[in-house]
Amino acid sequence: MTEDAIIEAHDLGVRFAKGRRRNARLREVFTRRNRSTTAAPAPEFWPLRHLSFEIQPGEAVGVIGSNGTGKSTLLRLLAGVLIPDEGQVIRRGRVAPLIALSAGFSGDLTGRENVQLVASLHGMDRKTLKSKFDEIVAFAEVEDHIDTPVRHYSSGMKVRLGFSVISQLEHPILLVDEALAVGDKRFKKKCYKTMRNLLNEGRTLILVSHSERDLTKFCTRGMFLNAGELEVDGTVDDALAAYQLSEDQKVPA
Ligand SMILES: Nc1ncnc2c1ncn2[C@@H]1O[C@H](COP(=O)(O)OP(=O)(O)OP(=O)(O)O)[C@@H](O)[C@H]1O
Repeated sequence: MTEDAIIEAHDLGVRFAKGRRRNARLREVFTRRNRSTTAAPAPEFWPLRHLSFEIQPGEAVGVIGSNGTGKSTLLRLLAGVLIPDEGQVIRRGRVAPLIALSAGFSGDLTGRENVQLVASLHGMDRKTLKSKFDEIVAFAEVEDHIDTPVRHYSSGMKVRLGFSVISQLEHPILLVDEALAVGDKRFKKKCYKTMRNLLNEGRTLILVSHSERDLTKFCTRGMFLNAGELEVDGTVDDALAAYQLSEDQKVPA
């Protein structure tokens, strides 16, 4: 164990029930309350288990693996929005989650209100938000719609605004889940530039991506997740090669 690691994962594991969302919506908790006592328990599985690693401040780690191997689950564990069933995550710094960017917005609130809500939920104080607000709106290119309810936004507008707010947080840990894959080419370029600036400032990045280009562009270390286990923790090239090999083995000759 290194004392100055910004993230430590110790024998991390999470268990889900098959075919059932673990985070049931509040309404479902009430409407299914009585039924659940009679229903047979759903079979459980471990999308991730026995994961241990350390990440040092300023590292840029790319997480790679095929669909359903637990990459997003790992990010949610690192973000602290999912509690592990086994093991422990230690974070020595706050997290700016560039994950499911538009999901945090409330459709009935305007863009302005959503920015205020999301920024304050992530601990940005009023004064800082006031000074950054115009920049956030301009970066997202939603100046003309900032007082329109977000339910009228296109998915691209929501993602742009989400990226714009979260990337203005001054938290040292950045979690990114394919956020860069959305949006048009021009916006993607702006996101790349922001990410590069944040990395140059010394932020720590954990990036989940299927894009070899993004992984090699930003990351200095690669983790290959296979069937819920950390199979390779090395260079980006090592992780990509192991991923490629496992994909090739799946294709019938
Ligand atoms: N809340 C949940 N409840 C139950 N099962 C879940 C939940 N979230 C994810 N899963 C399941 O856990 C496994 C890992 O999912 P996860 O989204 O972490 O994979 P991933 O590697 O990010 O996949 P992709 O590349 O397709 O985004 C999958 O089988 C998924 O269906």
